[in-house]
Amino acid sequence: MTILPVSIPRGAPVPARSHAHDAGIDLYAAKRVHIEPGEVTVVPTGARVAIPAGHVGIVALRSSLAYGRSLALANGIGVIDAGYRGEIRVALATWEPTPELIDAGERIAQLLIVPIATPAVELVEDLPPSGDGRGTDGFGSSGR
Ligand SMILES: O=c1ccn([C@H]2C[C@H](O)[C@@H](COP(=O)(O)OP(=O)(O)OP(=O)(O)O)O2)c(=O)[nH]1
Repeated sequence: MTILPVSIPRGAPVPARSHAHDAGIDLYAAKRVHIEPGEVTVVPTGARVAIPAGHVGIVALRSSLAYGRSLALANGIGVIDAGYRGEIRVALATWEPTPELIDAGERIAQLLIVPIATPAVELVEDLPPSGDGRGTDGFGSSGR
């Protein structure tokens, strides 16, 4: 089993899976914040982690904040490098014209721990054929 060492301020909620089957580890807002329209608000979580080598942390929004709360991650996803030991912060924005309140201790995002390939980059003249029929077509080329 992969172990994720976590450090949090005393008394803060411990990042954990909501359910045993959940892929994501819940991240909590460390303070109450207003997400103002037209701005990116960086929300501290208080959590610091040591992601195992060969893995990356992906910060994803809880879908309930997008659906019903009109919030989005300003950076689409957050990438937490294995070597990063600072606090995980969550960049939030709203597309509604009114501010959205995030309470201290609220679950705002989830951290996925994902194994990654770290290939060296090599410059080539031609790419090897894909062999699976996909080729260069995209953007809906296979129909709906
Ligand atoms: O949503 C995020 C994204 C990143 N980070 C932290 C962890 C990550 O390892 C570090 C750097 O992130 P990234 O590589 O995305 O930032 P950058 O804009 O490329 O800056 P840097 O020059 O620091 O790499 O910031 C967060 O706390 N939350």
